[in-house]
Amino acid sequence: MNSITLPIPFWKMSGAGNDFIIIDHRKPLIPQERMAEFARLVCRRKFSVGADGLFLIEPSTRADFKWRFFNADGSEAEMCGNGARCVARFAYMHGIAAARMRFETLAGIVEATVADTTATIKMTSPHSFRFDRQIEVGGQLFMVHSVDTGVPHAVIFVDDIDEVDMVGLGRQLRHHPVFAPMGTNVNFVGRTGDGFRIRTYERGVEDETMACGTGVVAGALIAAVKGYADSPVAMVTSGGIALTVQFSGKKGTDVDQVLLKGPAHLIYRGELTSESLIA
Ligand SMILES: N[C@H](CCC[C@H](N)C(=O)O)C(=O)O
Repeated sequence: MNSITLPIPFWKMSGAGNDFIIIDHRKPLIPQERMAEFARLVCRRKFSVGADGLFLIEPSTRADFKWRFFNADGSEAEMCGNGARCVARFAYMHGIAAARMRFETLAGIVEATVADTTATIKMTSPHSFRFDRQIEVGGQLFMVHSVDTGVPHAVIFVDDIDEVDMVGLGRQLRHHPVFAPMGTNVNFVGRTGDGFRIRTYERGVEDETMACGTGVVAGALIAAVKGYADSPVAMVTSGGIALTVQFSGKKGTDVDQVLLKGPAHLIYRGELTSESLIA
């Protein structure tokens, strides 16, 4: 099989605790047919760098650049809200794009604005809203809403978010036949005195992550349609960091200009070696 050119410089970044490996791949280093395997190997915690996902930054004829995004399990996904903020700051700091930029994803063109260690993302248009589907898992009935905010999301409002069995319920809902064949990310949203908390079981990480940007957008838009919130909506994620969603247009499913704002932190720079890939 074609070889991988090593060592490979990378940045390790964190968007509210959702962490990523980002590589400037404008000169090809990893053969296309080995990208998924490469992503799975470098995203392993303890055995390699460890991350929720991998971004490869590539040239684009339609925007400032294009990304290839892989979840930790090697599955390629269309969009990632926290990753978009990290990639935007990476591109800006590498001189690949100006502070205001446009980049190509499998979900469409995403616009971003970087400001120091934060970034604001203009999300792709949300679609496929579904409301009030009663789904039984684990002997419990849940009222499930869903929307695609670049990737598919289920949203469930709960009374006590700390009581949710994230792995047990999250896994069953993520694989539920209702969401076949692509599956879904699963978000539990709790309403607190002064706002919202959200916990996400992420497709492709197959676990709860510290934050999920597209999940926060899903939770905020559905809360608005249900009349629980107005723009701007702040949601505190599992890692304790709040992400903010702004949207314009009539309250409801035909919003436009959906903006996600939050941190994009550079944790460290490194070099991937052959030992990063030892299976
Ligand atoms: N794991 C998700 C993609 C990343 C979503 C999340 N990390 C975000 O910040 O939006 C999926 O395969 O649907």
